[in-house]
Amino acid sequence: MKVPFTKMQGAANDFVLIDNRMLSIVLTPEQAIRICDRYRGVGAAGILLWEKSTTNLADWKWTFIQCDGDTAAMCGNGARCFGKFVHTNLQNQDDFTFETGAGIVSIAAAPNNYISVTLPNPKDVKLHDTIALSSNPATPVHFANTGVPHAILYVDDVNAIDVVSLGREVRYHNHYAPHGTNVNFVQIIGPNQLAVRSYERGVEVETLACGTGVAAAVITAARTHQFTSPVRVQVASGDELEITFDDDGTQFTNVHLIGPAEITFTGEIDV
Ligand SMILES: N[C@H](CCC[C@H](N)C(=O)O)C(=O)O
Repeated sequence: MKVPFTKMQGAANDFVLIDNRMLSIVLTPEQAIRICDRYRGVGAAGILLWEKSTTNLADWKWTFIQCDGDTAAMCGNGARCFGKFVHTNLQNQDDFTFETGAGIVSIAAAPNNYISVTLPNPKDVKLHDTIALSSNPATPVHFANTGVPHAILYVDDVNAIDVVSLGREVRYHNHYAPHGTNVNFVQIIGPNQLAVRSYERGVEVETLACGTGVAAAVITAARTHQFTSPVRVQVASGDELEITFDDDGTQFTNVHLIGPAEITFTGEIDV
């Protein structure tokens, strides 16, 4: 069957979007891997399927499949692309909610054509932990789940880090077994300003941006470096993402990820 798709990117984290409201496509892992393959397919970090909600608590639902063929609970940059995709198809849908594996997420239009995603409230926050890495038997690390799990390592210079080899060592560390973790290297570049490079689970390389990773970095910076909302974050693509949040000193709520989302091209795939 020929299926229309839209290729999108948010801060150069890229996705294939499919309107699956009527089609009811169920992609096998092999099909998803092939579609995401940058040489044999469309090429993307993952696939986002727009589906009907299964509850009356949300407007829509998505299925998010990463380029390794597995589903993941949440994706911040993908959520902004999803927001733009739904709005492009249904002009009245500027603001809406959708079901994800990490709960109901909401989308809102933001200034400059940007899109704001309200991420799930951070959970499992663990500060000042240590793990044994080959470079340092007691490497300081923080952790937060902002929809998906994120390890946070503060470094002096993100550009001096071998993100793939160090990231992979943390991602597969038995400290985070069995599900593993995404890994973010974080540099303080000014008051309420960070630079972040991310190794992503499921993609298994450095991606050019990771929205939930940026949010996890920011909330750890709120505790460890007295950061306050709003925080601006430079990512590997050169784009800047903004995080706003409420913080009562114990709990973070209303964590918003704000940034661009763009359609790059459309086409058809055989499914
Ligand atoms: N790129 C995503 C995260 C995808 C999640 C995934 N890599 C995992 O947890 O397995 C983001 O912008 O938030």
